[in-house]
Amino acid sequence: TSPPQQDPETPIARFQKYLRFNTAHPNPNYTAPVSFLTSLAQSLGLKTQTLEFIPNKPTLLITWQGSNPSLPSLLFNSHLDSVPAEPSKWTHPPFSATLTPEGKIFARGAQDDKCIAIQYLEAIRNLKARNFVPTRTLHISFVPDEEIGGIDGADKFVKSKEFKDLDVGFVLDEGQASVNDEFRVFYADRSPWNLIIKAKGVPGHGSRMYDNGAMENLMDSIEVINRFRDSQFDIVKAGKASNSEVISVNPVFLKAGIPSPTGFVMNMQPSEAEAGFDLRLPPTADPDLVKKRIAEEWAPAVRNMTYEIIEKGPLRDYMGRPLMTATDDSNPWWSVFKQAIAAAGGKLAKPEILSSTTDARFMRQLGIPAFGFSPMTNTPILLHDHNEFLKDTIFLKGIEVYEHIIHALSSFEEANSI
Ligand code: MET
Ligand SMILES: [Zn+2]
Ligand SMILES: [Zn+2]
Repeated sequence: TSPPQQDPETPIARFQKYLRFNTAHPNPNYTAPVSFLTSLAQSLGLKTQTLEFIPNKPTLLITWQGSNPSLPSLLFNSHLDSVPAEPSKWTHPPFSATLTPEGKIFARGAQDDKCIAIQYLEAIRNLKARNFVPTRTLHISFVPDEEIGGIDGADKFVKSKEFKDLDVGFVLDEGQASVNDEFRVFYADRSPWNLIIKAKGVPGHGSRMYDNGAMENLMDSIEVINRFRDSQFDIVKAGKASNSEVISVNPVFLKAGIPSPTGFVMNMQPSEAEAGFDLRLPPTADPDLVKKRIAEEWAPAVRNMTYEIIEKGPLRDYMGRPLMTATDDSNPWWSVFKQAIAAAGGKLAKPEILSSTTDARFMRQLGIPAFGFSPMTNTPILLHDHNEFLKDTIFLKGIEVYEHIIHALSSFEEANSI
């Protein structure tokens, strides 16, 4: 006997369908999910437009026209792509979107960030069913390549004429799950740098002890970097700052050794070795001081080290200010957002800096206020982890939360000039 068929015409079924597209890097399928979302939006009577700033990297833009299009619009963003998954380490295949009897939906992207994509559209569906008409226009963007830095995605989009023409006044983008019953909201991200350090050194017989080998030089650097990592982590452990308020530096690859058909040559010391690090800088950090530290302590030329820093996106806005959205009276959107969460029966945690990074930084760079928000309370934080899941009840509650948010933000008329 076959398992009972699920009704395909439910928000959960639509979420599962979206989760089943394999959008993992390095070869994300963008075509199929974009056509799925396009049909979904069109079935709701929304305008759709596919922009392609880079071939085969589509940005889908969906528009719900407001009754007063002269007001700056709202933009709700999400990314189409996902990080890879290791299927053998999962209890359910990562692109199966298996719904368990406890209501857990397992999929890569369930939290990051395919939930919000469908929730945006389901919220619009419900508001339309109640004949709600927004005053401000609401745009929804689905962008490619967020997980690899957004250079061919959100960065191109925000710098386009099409984006300028949207006259965006306020942005919502993805956030992160909350382990308790408070919704989390993020007013800034940490900025990512990729750091690659390379050591050169004296090659030689594997049996010899000598100074200035490439491995020794690299390992000395790793020790220095690790001490800095500990100093930052100690601040967090002592409760003096949160994870996202310090500089993180984590090794992500090591590359060295002389390959042989069976692995590595074991009796030769290599002349080159390298290591890669994921670095995240809070908006309060001074990037020049970090660069100085890298040059003088982490990869000094005196130890035969070279380095490369790949800055993944902006650190400052067009006025030279750190990329932070105000969460006080200077930002009228803040109180509207807060009230919407309260109207949805939700509690809001103290606004935070996100410890990871989102496309919102590209919008903040233009001076547009942007919050990170994914309505997932009482949910373990599983983004980029094995067995990522979201509970059906949490997903459905999120739709309701967005109904309140869209209702409040799109009806808000005072912030005319922003
Ligand atoms: C490297 S840009 C950001 C990619 C991803 N969202 C992360 O935080 O890791
Ligand atoms: Zn994400
Ligand atoms: Zn991610």
